[in-house]
Amino acid sequence: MVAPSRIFAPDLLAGQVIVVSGGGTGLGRAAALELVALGAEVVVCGRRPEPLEETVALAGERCRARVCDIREEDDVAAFVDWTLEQHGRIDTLLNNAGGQFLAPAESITPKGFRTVTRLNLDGTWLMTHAVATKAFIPAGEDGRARGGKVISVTLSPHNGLPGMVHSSAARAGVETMMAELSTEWARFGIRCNAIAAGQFGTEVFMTKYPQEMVAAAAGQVPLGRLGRPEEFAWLVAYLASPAGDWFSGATLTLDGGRDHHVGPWPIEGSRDAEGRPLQEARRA
Ligand SMILES: CCCCCCC/C=C/C(=O)SCCNC(=O)CCNC(=O)[C@H](O)C(C)(C)COP(=O)(O)OP(=O)(O)OC[C@H]1O[C@@H](n2cnc3c(N)ncnc32)[C@H](O)[C@@H]1OP(=O)(O)O
Ligand SMILES: NC(=O)C1=CN([C@@H]2O[C@H](COP(=O)(O)OP(=O)(O)OC[C@H]3O[C@@H](n4cnc5c(N)ncnc54)[C@H](OP(=O)(O)O)[C@@H]3O)[C@@H](O)[C@H]2O)C=CC1
Repeated sequence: MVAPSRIFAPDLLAGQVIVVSGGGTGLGRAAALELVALGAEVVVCGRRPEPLEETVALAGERCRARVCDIREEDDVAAFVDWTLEQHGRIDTLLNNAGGQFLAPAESITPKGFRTVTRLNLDGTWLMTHAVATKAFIPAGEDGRARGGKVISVTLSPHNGLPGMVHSSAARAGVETMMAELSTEWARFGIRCNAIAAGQFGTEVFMTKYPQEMVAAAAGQVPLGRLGRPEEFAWLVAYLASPAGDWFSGATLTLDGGRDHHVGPWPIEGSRDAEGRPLQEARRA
């Protein structure tokens, strides 16, 4: 049995059907567990069955899973069709599946660049388009488009992460995609937003990258720590709930202030003997 939410009322999302891509691990799993705790029916997907099965085991009977590679059009279509067969509707799509490798721009090959943009930009588009055309745009019983919400994970800082030119470019594309669709698909009652995630201490984040960089990451966050997966999950739940109904076309940056960080503060050479930032003297 999944733990109750620490923030929201237990029936906040009762009756909703929510798809979470990449729901077998990290941020996606945290979101899936919180959404189930709030009464939603959740469907998770990813490439590997084992992590998905673990999420289902943790979440309980209101969570189902199916393997789907978001880069493959046929896979995506079959996944969305299956979800609709199981539940008859989809209310919210969380585009969380994604990732990249860290490498200097000059050493990224055309294939490497394509690999990352195909996953983060094309994959997000395929999922968004399939869910919108199969679940959100078709008319409901009242003859009107059913509508729905798309929440897509992107990346902070927005001025780009060195070593991640492919992902920085792809995530900028996703944010613009959400903004554009918030206008174009408003006529169907579809809300599209992005969550620009700062650095969260998920298992993959902690183990995939060079350890010196992982160790330094919290020091680049003005609030002085990495994000916690449940903090991401709470924002997803909020946006999926009626409280999120007037958000559309927004990028919500969730990063402890990292987007505005230009280096350590106080910077080297501008601290007093106690390490405090220097201050100019008042005019006499
Ligand atoms: C602390 C410092 C970093 C701060 C960053 C914080 C911001 C972001 C954090 C996170 O996102 S944490 C979560 C990350 N999670 C993931 O990345 C999960 C998904 N990732 C993957 O599946 C892979 O990493 C992938 C490379 C994105 C895709 O895997 P796939 O199996 O499709 O590709 P490959 O066959 O492995 O590679 C294809 C192609 O890509 C190039 N390439 C891959 N790895 C590297 C590398 N390490 N260096 C350079 N190039 C790489 C290469 O061209 C590969 O083709 P071949 O050379 O193998 O023919
Ligand atoms: N943690 C962090 O600090 C940050 C994370 N992000 C982004 O947030 C998201 C979640 O990150 P996090 O939980 O840390 O990382 P994880 O690597 O744990 O999550 C990525 C998930 O995406 C799934 N996935 C990857 N490729 C595909 C694919 N082609 N089709 C379907 N599913 C796929 C993976 O499952 P499988 O391998 O089984 O397919 C995995 O469950 C990612 O998009 C990440 O890049 C953004 C900023 C910072």
